[in-house]
Amino acid sequence: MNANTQTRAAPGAPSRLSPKLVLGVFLVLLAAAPLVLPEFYVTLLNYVGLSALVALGLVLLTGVGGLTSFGQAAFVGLGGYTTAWLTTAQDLPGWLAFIGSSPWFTLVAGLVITATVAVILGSVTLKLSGHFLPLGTMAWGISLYFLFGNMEFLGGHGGLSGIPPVSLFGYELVNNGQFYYLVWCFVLAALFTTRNLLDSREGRAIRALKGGMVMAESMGVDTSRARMVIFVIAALHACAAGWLYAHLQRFVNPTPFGLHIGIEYLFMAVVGGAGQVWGALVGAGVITVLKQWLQDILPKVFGSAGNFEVIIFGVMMVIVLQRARDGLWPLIAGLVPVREAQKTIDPAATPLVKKPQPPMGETILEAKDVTRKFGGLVANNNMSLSVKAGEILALIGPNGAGKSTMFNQLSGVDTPTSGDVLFRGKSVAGHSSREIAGLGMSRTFQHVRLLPKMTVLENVAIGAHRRGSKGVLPAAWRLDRDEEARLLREAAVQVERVGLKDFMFAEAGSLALGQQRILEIARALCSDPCLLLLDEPAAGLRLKEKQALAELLRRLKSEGMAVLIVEHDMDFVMSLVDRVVVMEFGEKIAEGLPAEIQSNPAVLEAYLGGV
Ligand SMILES: Nc1ncnc2c1ncn2[C@@H]1O[C@H](COP(=O)(O)OP(=O)(O)OP(=O)(O)O)[C@@H](O)[C@H]1O
Repeated sequence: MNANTQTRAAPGAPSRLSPKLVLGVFLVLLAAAPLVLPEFYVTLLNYVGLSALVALGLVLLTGVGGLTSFGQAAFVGLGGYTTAWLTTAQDLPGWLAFIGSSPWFTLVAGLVITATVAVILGSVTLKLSGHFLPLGTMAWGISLYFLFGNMEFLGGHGGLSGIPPVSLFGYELVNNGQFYYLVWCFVLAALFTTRNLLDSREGRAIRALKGGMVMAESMGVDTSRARMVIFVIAALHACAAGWLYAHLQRFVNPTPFGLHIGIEYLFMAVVGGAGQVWGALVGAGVITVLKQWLQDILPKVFGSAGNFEVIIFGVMMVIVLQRARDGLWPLIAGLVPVREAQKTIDPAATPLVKKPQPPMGETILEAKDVTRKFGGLVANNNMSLSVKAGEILALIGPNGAGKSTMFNQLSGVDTPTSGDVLFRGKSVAGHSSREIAGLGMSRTFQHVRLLPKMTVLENVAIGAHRRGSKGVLPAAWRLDRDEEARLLREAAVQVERVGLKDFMFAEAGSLALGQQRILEIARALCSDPCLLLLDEPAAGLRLKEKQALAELLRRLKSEGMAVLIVEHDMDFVMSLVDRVVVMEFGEKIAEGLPAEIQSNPAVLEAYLGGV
């Protein structure tokens, strides 16, 4: 890496405010609020804080991870009822009575119970895709609500009262002003840890979920685990809010834990801006304050009591979805010109360990009689091919010949109906793409699969996922910085290697299509592969970019990389590759050197149309 990329990206315009200054002002205002505001507003801010905790979980789950949940209120209920029951029940067995002796113990108990329930519910519902997942969350949201209302020991629909106050360092937090600081400490801790998590290896894996399972798994991300992680974290946020709620109200009943409140939490996340942690705060603030205000005003306007505010919320949601899909936060952020915090690349970070490359000429990949049938359609019929270290093989054929299907069989995205795929001598047919990625095969996609809002550097760093190991907790508390510096350094090296250095900190979505394809190659290289599968890498590239790409691939080949490319650009292919395999109607019709293929009558007839 040369000196120019060692430090920060270009700093923001000098007229912009420092993020630390803005955060400092926010914290001072937050701390001063209960000292200057009337009691009513302090109470309101307590409820804003509680809702923000739940909405923050939804930012992670829905906004970042793309998993919609209507059932978060039920997890709030779990937190609330756990502490309510344990701290008020009489005649509990000794160990339960011990837990119930302090709200702090019941908080831990609530978190453990919620995590357990979330894992059980998540293992059933998270497998669902599309609209089935939100429907699934509704189902268990309703079930838990009725469970709370029908359990006699939980007080039925009447609820439980007499919940003791929380004590902190010997002081009982009995009024709203005192409780305020506890609520907002929780909110700030949740904001801090969520932001940290998103800015880490685990966070990139979570964000990769939105790029599609196939891409994420091909980059070595365990998508089932990532989905479960955000589901449990969101549930724990909700549980903590429930615990706070119970000790603030000193009373619980099922009403605030029903499905309609779950929908309201989702409202908050979407209205505030589900993709941003600060969006949760904005959404919770806007909806809570508006609800209070509308509940006061609307009955007077309509002349009768009723939940008229829900109608306004519905209209508001439609307007936000139409006019401001990213929610209110980007609009608010636009009013305060804060300098963007830039990532730093530490050139002194220890380079990541590289796998030893196989010796030149070793057979890296071998497909043996691979057949893939889709019902009556045979997309690949007894396809065999092999690629060696230090060799570039092209797989060509007219549209619909079966090339992408073959790529999917080789990379573990799909399983052959019959035949075998050997990677470095080991059978990998039927293995997951994640596992195969770990062995040293990496790929790009015919239809580019990037995270457009993330920088080029971060997109490339997703490729290094399996080369790091730090999990959620170290990431949340910033104990992963050494490893993160190493991962980012590696990503920067790969960005430079493919010639995208000038775009290191640009949003991936702002790049031209050709550059996005190159970015995918950098991401694939970041996983330290010995075989690259490139699906139409030259599509959309200008002549100069194609020349640069060919130069890069030649360099990789000279370093011992095995490369298999699917490509329609014949000039590009014929001047670059060592051998060519030609497919038509799912079968191999020719194999040989480019010059042989160019003069092969069967190929000319079937594919090149006699050119
Ligand atoms: N999941 C699937 N289910 C049913 N048919 C499929 C599936 N995937 C591919 N096919 C069919 O298999 C055949 C081969 O498709 P494939 O995408 O592999 O061709 P290709 O050579 O990559 O084409 P192109 O160059 O246009 O990308 C096509 O007829 C396609 O419709």
